[in-house]
Amino acid sequence: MRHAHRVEIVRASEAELMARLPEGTLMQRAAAGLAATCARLLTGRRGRVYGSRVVVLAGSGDNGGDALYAGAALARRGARVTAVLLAPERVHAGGLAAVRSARGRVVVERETGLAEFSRADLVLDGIVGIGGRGGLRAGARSYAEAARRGVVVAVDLPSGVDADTGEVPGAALRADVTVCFGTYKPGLLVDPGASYAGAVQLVGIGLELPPPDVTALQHADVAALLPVPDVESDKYRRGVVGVAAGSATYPGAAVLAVAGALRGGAGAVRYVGTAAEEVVRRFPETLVTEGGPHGAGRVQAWVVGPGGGEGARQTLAEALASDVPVLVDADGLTELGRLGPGALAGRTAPTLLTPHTGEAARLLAGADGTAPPAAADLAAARLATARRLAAAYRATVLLKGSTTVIADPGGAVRVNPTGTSWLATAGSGDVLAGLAGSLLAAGLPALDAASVAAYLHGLAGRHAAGEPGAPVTASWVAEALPVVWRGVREG
Ligand SMILES: NC(=O)C1=CN([C@@H]2O[C@H](COP(=O)(O)OP(=O)(O)OC[C@H]3O[C@@H](n4cnc5c(N)ncnc54)[C@H](OP(=O)(O)O)[C@@H]3O)[C@@H](O)[C@H]2O)[C@@H](O)CC1
Ligand SMILES: [K+]
Repeated sequence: MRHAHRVEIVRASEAELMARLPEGTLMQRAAAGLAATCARLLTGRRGRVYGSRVVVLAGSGDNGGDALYAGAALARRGARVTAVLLAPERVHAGGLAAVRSARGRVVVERETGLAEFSRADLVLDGIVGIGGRGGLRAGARSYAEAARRGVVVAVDLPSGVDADTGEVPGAALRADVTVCFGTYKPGLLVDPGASYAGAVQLVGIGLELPPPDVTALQHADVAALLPVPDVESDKYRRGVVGVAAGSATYPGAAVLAVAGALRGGAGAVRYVGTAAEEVVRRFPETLVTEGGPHGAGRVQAWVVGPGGGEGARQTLAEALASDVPVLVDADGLTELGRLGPGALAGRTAPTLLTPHTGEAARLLAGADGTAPPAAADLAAARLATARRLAAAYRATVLLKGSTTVIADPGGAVRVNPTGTSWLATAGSGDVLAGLAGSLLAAGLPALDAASVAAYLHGLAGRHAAGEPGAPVTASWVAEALPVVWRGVREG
């Protein structure tokens, strides 16, 4: 599991550790890890460190200090290092002295700096780290916009990315690799920030940290959570997931939600709705019941809303009246936005909401009676949006998008690392809803069901799209689920 901590927590842990160590120890640890990664990248690219061109962009804080010490280490191995000082009067003195004593070059003129930047084999972005506020300032911005030839390695965080939120309020440097210290920062795991970070490597510096603010599951975590039948299992013990989806206008949503549900680990899928004929034709293994969720027979979790059309309100009300977990998606969310959080007040079992940002805007408007916020603003502030919704509705929220974020009303937040933009395709959300509902029925808590579903769905999207990637359909994503499920279990 990847753990991320917000800046305030990192600072407190650093202060506590620094008080017990000789001055400069943490920066030396950070710089050594950073230099080792740079040396590996240069060796991979040019065969050796010796003779390579390295540019260090050094801002006015300790982030610049890390970069300068790492640059000095590379200079001692024969790299031709140029340190570009963005704020010469406030540069880290020790780091600068180290570069000078390793015979590195130091420049302060912007034009020279930009020319060096454009032809370097490797650039170290030490403009600003966790001390950054707002978008990059004028002097630094030109580096974000300049053409480049070599690898850009961000020190701790791509400059211009907000460490706590992943928001990018202005210009930011786009890195190929980010070397972060002590812990991941939430902004490295959540878009848009994550898309600036490239491959992220963690260098331990000995921090003792409290529980994380944000986590991201990895293969082993997901493998441990996947439901596996035992010899005693029958379909009811494995869980029956009820799918109330589809309408005369959207029968396909029912088929796709069932397609996801059949591959999510529940022992059976029970369908209620007007698309029974289409569902059974495609998946004869589906149990079909007349009427709505009320009186549909035994299920361990409901999925309501995909393609729900006109009947969505009644279906939602019947499912919410049950005492089993309920996943609300699509038209179900539109109805819930009209009803507001009060509609969930009487629930005794977990509720999982799976909005995209447009639906999230309507849910938020329903929660506080204001006009819906702009979906684009919510997309730029994904962590805050998911947290706000989870708190307002006292429900687990899976906010879909470039980085899917899952927030529990208790405060836990997970981000999904496996997405692909090819998944932005019609019906993809129906498959995800069915899959997550199936995992709920199999007994996973809502946070786990949602984050495992997002993980598998993202992997299935990548698998279906192939490498370097081609358009996928939601049906292919559903069909790829067993392959990625096996892949996760095999590690
Ligand atoms: N503490 C530790 O033990 C360890 C810390 N470590 C390292 O220290 C880093 C944190 O260092 P830090 O606290 O000095 O802040 P840092 O990120 O360099 O930025 C502050 C400077 O940037 C400026 N600035 C702000 N916003 C800006 C913008 N938008 N665009 C441009 N400039 C901007 C701001 O200027 P001011 O606002 O003061 O005018 C200020 O001068 C951390 O990320 C890690 O790399 C490691 O060595 C491990 C041990
Ligand atoms: K940086």
